[in-house]
Amino acid sequence: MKADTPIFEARHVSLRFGGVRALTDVSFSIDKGELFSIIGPNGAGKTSMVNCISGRYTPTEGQIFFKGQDVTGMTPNNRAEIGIGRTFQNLALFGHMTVLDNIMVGRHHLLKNNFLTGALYWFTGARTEELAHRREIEEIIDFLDIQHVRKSIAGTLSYGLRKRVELARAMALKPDLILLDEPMAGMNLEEKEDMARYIVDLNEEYGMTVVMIEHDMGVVMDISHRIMVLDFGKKIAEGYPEEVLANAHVKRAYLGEADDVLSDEDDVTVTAPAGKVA
Ligand SMILES: Nc1ncnc2c1ncn2[C@@H]1O[C@H](COP(=O)(O)OP(=O)(O)OP(=O)(O)O)[C@@H](O)[C@H]1O
Repeated sequence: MKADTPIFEARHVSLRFGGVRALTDVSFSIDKGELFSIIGPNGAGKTSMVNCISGRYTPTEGQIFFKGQDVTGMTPNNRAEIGIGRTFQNLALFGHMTVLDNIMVGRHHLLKNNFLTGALYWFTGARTEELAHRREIEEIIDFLDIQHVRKSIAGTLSYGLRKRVELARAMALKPDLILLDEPMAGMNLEEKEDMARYIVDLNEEYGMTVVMIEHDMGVVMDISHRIMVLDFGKKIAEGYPEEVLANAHVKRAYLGEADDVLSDEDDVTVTAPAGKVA
């Protein structure tokens, strides 16, 4: 990958479900190290776009590039192997398993040793590899302050903690790009503040590029480097937080101002609505 190649690029992506146009001709790119948010009212196409990035959906038209490679037809598992990780809007943890086991799930693709070399555990690199592997997991557990629940059954934890465990599991796959689907949904203010700090830190300390869908505009404006706004499946704005906040199309889509009240030249300041906007 050339130094100036964006880590991710969507080119003219459209997605249809029968007669429903979930996405129409959406193009954008993300540079390595960015914290990029996708916002928009309910049904705008945010989750559809994230699913096109993760490989869960294949665009009806257009292409998806990751690290300069065309991954449009690639499965989610193969995308995970080349560095695309994700969390889900609704929790997807194994409720009956411990926190630690939940975090370990899916890590096998990072292990070089297979079951044959595993049989020679003490004589091959398998043991060293497993120790390194556990050290990495413990680092993530420390980073997210979930040491005290590492042996707890995931289903018994508070919602905020479960969201953190889900983030730990996604981080454990060591993705270069991590997709966060409504990481603050259902959280109280304190939990949101904690989560926002973890997201900023995983971006800065772990160097992960972040793509986030989030309805809490306060958080989005606070922590995003750049923002793309979707409305009815189309991109209506993209830019730095202050640009997006001042964009008349965005105000209209979110706040429903009449066209004659605002024009693109208006410099009316809009206070970011608190909580879920749509
Ligand atoms: N699997 C599907 N089958 C049919 N229609 C779908 C499917 N997934 C999404 N859609 C439709 O595509 C459009 C975009 O939905 P999407 O879930 O991507 O929006 P969203 O911005 O994530 O919404 P929300 O904020 O409510 O999660 C909607 O009209 C939705 O009903």
